[in-house]
Amino acid sequence: MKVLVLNGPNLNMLGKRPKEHYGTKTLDEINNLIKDAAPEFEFIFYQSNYEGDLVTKIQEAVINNYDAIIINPAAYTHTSVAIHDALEMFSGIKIEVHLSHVDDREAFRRINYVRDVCDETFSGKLEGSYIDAVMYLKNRK
Ligand SMILES: O=C1C[C@@](O)(C(=O)O)C[C@@H](O)[C@@H]1O
Repeated sequence: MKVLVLNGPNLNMLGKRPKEHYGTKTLDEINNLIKDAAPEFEFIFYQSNYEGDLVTKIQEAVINNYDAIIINPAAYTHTSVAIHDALEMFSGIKIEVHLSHVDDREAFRRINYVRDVCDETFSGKLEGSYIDAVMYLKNRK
């Protein structure tokens, strides 16, 4: 299974962000946990602070027929029609992930442009949300 793991703005700074929401692990540490959870999968890891870069990566997943996308769009979750539209094109499995409980925080974080084009959401379990996404893929395989 070929899986794109896409992370949006400021997630390259994990380890320095508020620990009560995002925990203490760096993005590299989380990516290693993901690899360890499913050594049989082929993961493509990508992080960007730019909306268009994330859209381009999703388009690559469409063109190259990847099997799944695990995406934490970070702040773009709450603003990006472009990421919504790109995900809509992808016919594989799409999983939205958040470290924090996005629905239990500020009202603006309850605005969500990606959920309705994803198959499943895991949030509020820190790095465990990503691992839950990998387990979901293992069970669907
Ligand atoms: O940067 C982020 C990270 C986040 O997606 C999370 O993983 O909890 C939640 C978003 O609201 C926030 O902008």
